Amino acid sequence: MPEQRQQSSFQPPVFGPGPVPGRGPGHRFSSKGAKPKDLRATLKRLWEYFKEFKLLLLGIFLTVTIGAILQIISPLLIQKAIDNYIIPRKLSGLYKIALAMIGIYILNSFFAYLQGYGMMVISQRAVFKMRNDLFSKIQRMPIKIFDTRAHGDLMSRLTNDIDVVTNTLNASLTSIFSSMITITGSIIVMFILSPILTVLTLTVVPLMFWLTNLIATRTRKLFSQNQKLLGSLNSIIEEDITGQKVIKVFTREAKEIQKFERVNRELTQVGIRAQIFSGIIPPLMNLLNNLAFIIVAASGGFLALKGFITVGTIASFIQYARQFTRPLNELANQFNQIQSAFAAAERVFEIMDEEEETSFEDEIDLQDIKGEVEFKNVWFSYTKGQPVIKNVSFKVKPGQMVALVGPTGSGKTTIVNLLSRFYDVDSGQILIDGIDIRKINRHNLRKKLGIVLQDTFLFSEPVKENIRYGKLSATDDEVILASKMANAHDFIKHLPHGYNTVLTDNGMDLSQGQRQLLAIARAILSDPAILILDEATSNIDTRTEKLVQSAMLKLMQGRTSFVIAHRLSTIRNADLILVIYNGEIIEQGTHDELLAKKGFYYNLYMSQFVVV
Ligand SMILES: Nc1ncnc2c1ncn2[C@@H]1O[C@H](COP(=O)(O)OP(=O)(O)OP(=O)(O)O)[C@@H](O)[C@H]1O
Repeated sequence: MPEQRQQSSFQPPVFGPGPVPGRGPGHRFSSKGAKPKDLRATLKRLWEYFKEFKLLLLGIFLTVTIGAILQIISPLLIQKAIDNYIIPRKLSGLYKIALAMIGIYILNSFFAYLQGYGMMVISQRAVFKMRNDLFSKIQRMPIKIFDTRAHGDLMSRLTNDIDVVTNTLNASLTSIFSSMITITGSIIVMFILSPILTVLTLTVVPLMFWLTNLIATRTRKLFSQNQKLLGSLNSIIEEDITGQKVIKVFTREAKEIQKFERVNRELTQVGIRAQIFSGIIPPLMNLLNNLAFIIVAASGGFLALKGFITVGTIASFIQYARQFTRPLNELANQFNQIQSAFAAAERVFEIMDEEEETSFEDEIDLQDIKGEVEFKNVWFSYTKGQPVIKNVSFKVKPGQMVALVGPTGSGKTTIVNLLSRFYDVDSGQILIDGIDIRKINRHNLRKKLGIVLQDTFLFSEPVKENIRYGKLSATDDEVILASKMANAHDFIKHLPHGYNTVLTDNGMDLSQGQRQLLAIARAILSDPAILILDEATSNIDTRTEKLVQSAMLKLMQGRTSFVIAHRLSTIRNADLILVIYNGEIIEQGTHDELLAKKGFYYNLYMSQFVVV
């Protein structure tokens, strides 16, 4: 039966590094250059994070207002100094004005320091809360969200996006507010001093807006292209680090370098162009400022000669013209940044709005359970309309061992996913001791389950803490006892620091068999009533395989166990074999019963038997 052999689960290992984090739809690394979709709603939600600091914010804005008013007043003092004291040569009054101006400048610097300090405290606290909220939200999200969202994208929202929000708000909020007051105040005072000069000074403003807009449109495009390319570069780096083994085995290093170089070169070119364009703005603004200066000086001089205004008014006007164009430039610059910050905030809130694992008030907490498991006409689909589990029914008595057998992609993992309530059934029921698992509190249910996967996840923590993960209150002695039962004690003893050896990224410095032994020790410690085991297919030497197998047998004793089975010995010993094909149970029974049937299982067994 060549066809079935090919599909059989008794298969050689598939070489590969496992799922690549960061794959999938919506892979974005930064939100710069993006526009917010619903500004009002985002503002409202952002306010939730800042509102507890409203008194502090009020204080900050008060100092900003006072600072801006002082800024508006100071050119008037210059006018007064020239007209009332310098021209009539009254030195004593000049000193007073000089002192007042020094006072204003010192006070302004002090206010600027206070504002910076206050905003820093507020934004750091807000980011702390936002990060915590997002992280705990991620813990509450159902597995299906992680299936559909790229891991890199989720990580980027937790780090980059939150940083963009707070950094920008920290830097821009006070500056925008102060710019607005300064601009309005300056225009008002300018009008009072000389309407004609004001109108003349303002003639540069449309020119300024037009030119800035012209350049900003170009640079915005270039910057967003830049961010996109940076995203591509990041994803190449991420994939290449995760997929190093595949790259090395297929000796595709040169190809990868070439791919990287291409994107890197493009990024550099776009980066240079973006910087060149945006670099035009400051000198251009300087030019326009000077133009305003010339206009004020020339026409002011003319008006003064004609006796319409005083020399002091010209001097203060020049100051106002400066004072008024600078915040205008700042506002233009900050507009883009603020937009990115709101877009980043929206990306954060989008995750916060994701659905959560639901729980109900009348949920049951299971105490001691016997471990009877029943699937009743269970249907399930990951994608609507495409069922992967079709009308599955079976019953397992407490303490029995069930082997799930079937070709790859037939639905074995999905069945155990449903039992763990990583996903809920579309229709039908899963019962534990006669109770529908949807009525059982999810945490409580999962506490009764022990899961040992082929490739278990280990944290970058000491070995003993990784085992203790199964029961946080376990003593060191209990950890060692569990390790001994799991046949893991011997290899742990020989690690550089024994039980205190800190594992590297996902325990990559251990063999797959050793990782599995740790997972078994962890499960032994958690003492679950129902076990879910995924037998290793590969990468385990015969000696370790024997250790794993005997540890698994010990673990299974007295517990209802579901084994995604790859070994004939396990399958033969199973109390019940479920043969799954295309989401359906096509045969069930014991090894002998199924062999006698001479059906699918018989053929699967024979093809395996022939090869072995
Ligand atoms: N998260 C998911 N989203 C959408 N479809 C999925 C998801 N996980 C699995 N599937 C699909 O569901 C079907 C059953 O997959 P499942 O992982 O249960 O098979 P399996 O029998 O455990 O396979 P294997 O022996 O290769 O581990 C497959 O067609 C698979 O493509």
